[in-house]
Amino acid sequence: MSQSNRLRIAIQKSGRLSSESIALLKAIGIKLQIRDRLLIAHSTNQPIDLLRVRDDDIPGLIMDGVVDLGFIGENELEEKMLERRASKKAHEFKTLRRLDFGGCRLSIAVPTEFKYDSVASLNGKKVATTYPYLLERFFAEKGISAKAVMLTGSVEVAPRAGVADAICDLVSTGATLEANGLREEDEVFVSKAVLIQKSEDLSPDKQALITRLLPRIDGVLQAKESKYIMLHAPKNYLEQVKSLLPGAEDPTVLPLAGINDRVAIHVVSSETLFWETMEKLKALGCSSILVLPIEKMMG
Ligand SMILES: Nc1ncnc2c1ncn2[C@@H]1O[C@H](COP(=O)(O)OP(=O)(O)OP(=O)(O)O)[C@@H](O)[C@H]1O
Ligand SMILES: O=P(O)(O)OC[C@H]1O[C@H](OP(=O)(O)OP(=O)(O)O)[C@H](O)[C@@H]1O
Ligand SMILES: [Mg+2]
Repeated sequence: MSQSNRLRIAIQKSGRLSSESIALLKAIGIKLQIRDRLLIAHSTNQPIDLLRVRDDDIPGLIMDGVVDLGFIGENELEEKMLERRASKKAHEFKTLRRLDFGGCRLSIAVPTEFKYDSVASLNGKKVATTYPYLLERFFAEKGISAKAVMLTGSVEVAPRAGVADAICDLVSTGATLEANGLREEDEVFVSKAVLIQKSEDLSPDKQALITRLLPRIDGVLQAKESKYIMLHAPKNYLEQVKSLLPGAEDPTVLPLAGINDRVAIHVVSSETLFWETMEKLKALGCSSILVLPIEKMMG
């Protein structure tokens, strides 16, 4: 591929999505050298360039066709899509994969002393948010007439600062809300990080590269959810043991050298093995129970 035909991927420069986006690219075999001050990183083993930008800019870069792929939170993506649609700008994109990081929710929260029965309690109130389009869509769906006040950061201080009566912001553990004397009430949007592609067709070379990388992403995601379980079990209790192993339709059963009444069982499980199940296996006479992480998988 020529230099101009290198696949361009936008990732957040620094923030909640950066390290996991880079980790995923590395896990699928893309060699990268990220230097903090460099905003473009070239892969040394694939025709891929990374553009390191603010996450707010990623949806627009994709929708304007400036980059080919991007890692972005669905909250930011949907907000920018609504905003661009309203101002009649290009707002198309393709979602390639929903990923396993950046999980959060956009929620309405009120000061602890605020009497909130339902979202109707916000009628006539001001709500501070970085996501006015998502919030206004939610209000329209619920038939609420409240005003969204746009703030680009520190949304949690808005009620105390007298800027708004309530807020609508991202929540994960709830610690930030609690620290600011706020109570979560209604969920407006649930989000995860996604990998998106621009909607125009790519060159056959670029498309072929993406088609080769997507099964690797699936393999990494699947491997993270799976465990390799090994144990020794008494032959007499084989069926009981199998029924205790989660998601284990086809375990491999192997003989143990010099031991006739016991076998080794190996199984790839889509779930982890909980301590309670391990205790039950032990009670059935199982031993050497090992639960191992899996690095990569391919069907
Ligand atoms: N507490 C959280 N837990 C998990 N994911 C989160 C959390 N907060 C935000 N996210 C997700 O990560 C994305 C980026 O969040 P971050 O706080 O790093 O953005 P930012 O401050 O807008 O950064 P930037 O400087 O790039 O504009 C959010 O849009 C959301 O999808
Ligand atoms: O429910 P919690 O687990 O407390 O997380 C929620 C906080 O996380 C995000 O901010 P972040 O920490 O990324 O900082 P930022 O506001 O500077 O972007 C978000 O904007 C909330 O403020
Ligand atoms: Mg941002």
